[in-house]
Amino acid sequence: MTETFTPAPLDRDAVTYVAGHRGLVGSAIWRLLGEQGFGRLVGKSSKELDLKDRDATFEFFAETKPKYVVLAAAKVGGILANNTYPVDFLSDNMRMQVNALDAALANDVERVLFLGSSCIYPKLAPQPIKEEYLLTGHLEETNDAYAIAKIAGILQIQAVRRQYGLPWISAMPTNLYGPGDNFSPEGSHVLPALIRRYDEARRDGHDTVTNWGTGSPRREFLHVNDMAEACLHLLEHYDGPDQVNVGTGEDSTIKEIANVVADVVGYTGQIEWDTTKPDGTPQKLLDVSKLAESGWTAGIGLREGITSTVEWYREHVDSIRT
Ligand SMILES: NC(=O)C1=CN([C@@H]2O[C@H](COP(=O)(O)OP(=O)(O)OC[C@H]3O[C@@H](n4cnc5c(N)ncnc54)[C@H](OP(=O)(O)O)[C@@H]3O)[C@@H](O)[C@H]2O)C=CC1
Ligand SMILES: C[C@H]1O[C@H](OP(=O)(O)OP(=O)(O)OC[C@H]2O[C@@H](n3cnc4c(=O)[nH]c(N)nc43)[C@H](O)[C@@H]2O)[C@@H](O)[C@@H](O)C1=O
Repeated sequence: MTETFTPAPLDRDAVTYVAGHRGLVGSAIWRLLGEQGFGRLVGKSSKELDLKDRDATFEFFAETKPKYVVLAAAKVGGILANNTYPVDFLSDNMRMQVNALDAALANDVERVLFLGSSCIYPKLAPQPIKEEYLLTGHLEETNDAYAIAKIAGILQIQAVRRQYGLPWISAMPTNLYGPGDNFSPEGSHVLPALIRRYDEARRDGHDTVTNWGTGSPRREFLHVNDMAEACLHLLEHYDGPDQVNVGTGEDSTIKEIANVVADVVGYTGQIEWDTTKPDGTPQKLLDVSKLAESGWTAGIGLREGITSTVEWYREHVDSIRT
């Protein structure tokens, strides 16, 4: 990685704002930073601080004066939610990130980590997808609105670097999963959807489940605890304008993933496919060599990660987000 640097170690006693600290990614980062001795973590629920509210956001930054910010607050959803509510995914995300990044700049935040998503890359990008493929082709239609918001976020980080010389950075994770995920049948991503569908079918004795699409698209999945580790690693070791891909470097078809989930959950019935539901992009596999060269690779295997997520789901089934 050309822009690797050795910054001053992060100050564990500095105020660190994790935006979205109750979500899948934010909660994992919060846990990790806590374990790593960050003693002044700040988090606000969306009810306490709506980042779409510019005045409230500026007021919060002026009062709190964070030194570091991880921006893991966003409107997030699976393929159907993205396809059904493009206005919300564009407008809410643009407003949240512009407000948070403007307020961070106005309040001299030293380090910002902005989180985007692998859907920013062209729908038919060569695989595995390198960082430099950004803006080289058309986006996948089911999530173009969300992707444009995320691309604007990357550009804002780059613009702040260029205009103000601040060492702010962006990371682009692949599809994530793990404890604290959204298990809503309509709104979630595929892994939590499959875990819930198969576990309910097993529990209720159903002999058929129906998944979405054809099952042929290929996706790469990263456990959120690995994602949190990668975020801290980048904050400590990376300073460059290019977004950095975060993934495992391995992908599978949705059918293969569905079979692993069925096996782990103990579901033995039929699996059908509803091809009226969208497939999305045919393949999304990140080239993670930049991150690997900087010294970080994923540690949690897919089956191991799915197994612990199923355990988490069963323990929290009465309080999960639906
Ligand atoms: N999940 C995935 O597979 C992937 C996620 N990412 C990226 O990671 C980041 C986090 O995603 P993830 O953790 O999955 O999402 P979640 O939906 O799990 O969490 C989103 C968080 O954002 C907060 N939030 C939403 N709206 C607002 C608002 N108006 N004001 C303040 N906070 C708000 C929520 O707060 P509250 O709970 O209080 O409402 C919640 O904590 C996003 O940038 C996403 O693009 C990237 C690739 C894949
Ligand atoms: C992270 C990423 O997430 C989204 O893009 P996606 O990668 O297509 O993610 P997904 O997890 O929703 O679907 C993956 C595949 O799985 C199939 N599939 C089968 N059965 C279910 C199912 O029950 N639910 C869902 N959601 N998908 C299913 C589905 O048809 C598709 O082929 C965007 O929000 C995008 O903006 C983004 O950033």
